[in-house]
Amino acid sequence: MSPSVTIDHVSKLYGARAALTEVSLHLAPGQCVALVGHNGAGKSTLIKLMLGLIRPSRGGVRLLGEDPAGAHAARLRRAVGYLPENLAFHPSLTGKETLDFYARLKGVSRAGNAGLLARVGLEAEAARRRVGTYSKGMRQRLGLAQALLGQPRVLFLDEPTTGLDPALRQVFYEIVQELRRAGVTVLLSSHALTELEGQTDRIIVMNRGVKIADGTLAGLRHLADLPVRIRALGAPAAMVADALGTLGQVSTDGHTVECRCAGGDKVAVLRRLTSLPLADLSVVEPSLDELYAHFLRQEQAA
Ligand SMILES: Nc1ncnc2c1ncn2[C@@H]1O[C@H](COP(=O)(O)OP(=O)(O)OP(=O)(O)O)[C@@H](O)[C@H]1O
Repeated sequence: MSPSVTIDHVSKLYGARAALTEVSLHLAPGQCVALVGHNGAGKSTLIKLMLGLIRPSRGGVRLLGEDPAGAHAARLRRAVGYLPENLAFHPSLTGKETLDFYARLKGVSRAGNAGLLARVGLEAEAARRRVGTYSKGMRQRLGLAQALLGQPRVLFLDEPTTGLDPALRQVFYEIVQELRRAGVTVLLSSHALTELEGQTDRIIVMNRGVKIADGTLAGLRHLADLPVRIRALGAPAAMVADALGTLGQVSTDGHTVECRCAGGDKVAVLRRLTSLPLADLSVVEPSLDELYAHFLRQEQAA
């Protein structure tokens, strides 16, 4: 299957400042990819390049096999959805009028707009209200409906869940999963790493314009090889330490015993622990936050 998006050795300079340096990546149909990085890492610049809003200083960008800033840009954009980080709507238009306006701008039919509003959780009553009366969550729902206009094949979501409550975030990710199953490529940038776990197929970590990691969560965990923590309840720390020997380090808060061991020793440690009279056992894999911090440290040390 040919990639939906190809970024080939792309650099983007603003004067002497490099916003992106030699970035290469492919996004496949039906893939949901998270783009993570600190402020200024280059996430928005990358999305703007993929949208054809700016051109690379060096390297090539292809969107659905074509140049997103080329002669067919207008047609190409109809196949793309974009939710910018800060999307401002006109406060005196209703939700429905706003979506109709964006449909006209995009040159797509307005016929499905009521269904689209309902799909993002803006029912008829809400759609008739002026956007000026909307909560942040409602505005973000409207923003997502706007991005979904015309059934895009590629969707770019810049910080889509910032400021949303957990219930709405859940709705949001459910829609993303549906789109993914329908073969849509979804790229979402985020600072909220913890909530991304389990939601995306792949994670791309950016730092100061450079791609420093790219893979599945399991792949990144394997690459980082950070210690795994195993929590045991019901046996004294000394007994656990005895059972583990040199396989892991043991600490306790007086209640739970925590064993830290190398990822490769996890199964051996679990085998030894299960021979003890424990009440409970849980494995805590390195979180995405810890992986992110690890890759940044590694980059800074290089
Ligand atoms: N139009 C511009 N002119 C000059 N510099 C720019 C411009 N756009 C971005 N930059 C610079 O490029 C770098 C990358 O910015 P970018 O907005 O892509 O980062 P980001 O990862 O999206 O950050 P944030 O999470 O804060 O949105 C930053 O150093 C930024 O100051």
